Amino acid sequence: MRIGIMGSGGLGGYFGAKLADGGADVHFIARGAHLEAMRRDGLRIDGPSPLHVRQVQATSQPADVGVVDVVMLAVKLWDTEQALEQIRPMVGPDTTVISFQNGVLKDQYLRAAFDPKQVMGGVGYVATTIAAPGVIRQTGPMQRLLFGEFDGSRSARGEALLAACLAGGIQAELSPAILREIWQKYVFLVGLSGTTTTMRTTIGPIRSNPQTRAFLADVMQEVIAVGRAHGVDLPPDYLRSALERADTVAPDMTSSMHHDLERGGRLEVRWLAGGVVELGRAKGVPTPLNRAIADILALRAEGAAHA
Ligand SMILES: NC(=O)C1=CN([C@@H]2O[C@H](COP(=O)(O)OP(=O)(O)OC[C@H]3O[C@@H](n4cnc5c(N)ncnc54)[C@H](OP(=O)(O)O)[C@@H]3O)[C@@H](O)[C@H]2O)C=CC1
Ligand SMILES: CC(C)(CO)C(=O)C(=O)O
Repeated sequence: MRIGIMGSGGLGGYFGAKLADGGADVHFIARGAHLEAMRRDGLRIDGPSPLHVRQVQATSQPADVGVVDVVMLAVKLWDTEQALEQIRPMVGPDTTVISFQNGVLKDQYLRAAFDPKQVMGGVGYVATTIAAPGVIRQTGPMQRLLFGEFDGSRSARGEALLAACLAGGIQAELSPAILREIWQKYVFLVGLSGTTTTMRTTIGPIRSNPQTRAFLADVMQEVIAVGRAHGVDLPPDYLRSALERADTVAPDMTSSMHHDLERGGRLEVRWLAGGVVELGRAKGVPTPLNRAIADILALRAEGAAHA
């Protein structure tokens, strides 16, 4: 299976390396010092299950790759528009495009750019960041990819991607309810990213302190209310499940948005807590805590240099 990884950082680099390790024909789209290091030294994953793919196919030019079976979109949300233009040479009539980015609006952008039939839904669970050019660091053992057709069917293309993922040791699942999965991840992530980034710490202390734990729960509850108002069939006790997930991840785990804040980079807050505020407003659902998170982080949203 030919797979194009658009954006080879924490998410794309990690899962792309595992796919390549499992024998898939993976083409990484990267840029800058990270691209140079990948070409020179391959791609290394540090963490609980270290991996070094010594020779990777990496380029900044999707046209060099040509048409692939699957494009996995893994750039930060602010880079989406440009990335969707750049991947066009990799997308033929039979290519599937899947975004594993965070948030709930991403697939709208894909459907606007390509034939909606080419778009499958996806969710990625992993805590990774680019530690140095050519090196991805994973915190905690969690790693999971979910993907599926929006109509819930089990397609041949989904099965083929599943087989490639499993061959690489990815905990992958073909989901019959991918929209719900995308929202379930959104609930967890908005809670995790909103708390870890504003409180500037990892999930361990946040979930242990009764006051910050209650804040985390209330942030998640707002997202659940907004999702339900938009017709998403979230399970009745979903808050409990989301908190259980927060309780079982490694205590030193944090969000990719917190990593971005620490390194002075841009933040995805506009699509995370900010997205909840926007979607809540559209349905008249109050979201005061998510608004507070978006407001607190507003000065850093474009990066430390713009504060
Ligand atoms: N990391 C994680 O743990 C997880 C992240 N996510 C989500 O996945 C998405 C990606 O996040 P993450 O992997 O952390 O981000 P990273 O910044 O680590 O990786 C994105 C990479 O894509 C590169 N890139 C962006 N645009 C282009 C382009 N046009 N051509 C070539 N390379 C490009 C970036 O380069 P440059 O640095 O130069 O901008 C960067 O190396 C986000 O939506 C995030 O929320 C989801 C689950 C887990
Ligand atoms: C919550 C987490 C780590 C799970 O994959 C994530 O998606 C992120 O921080 O961006």
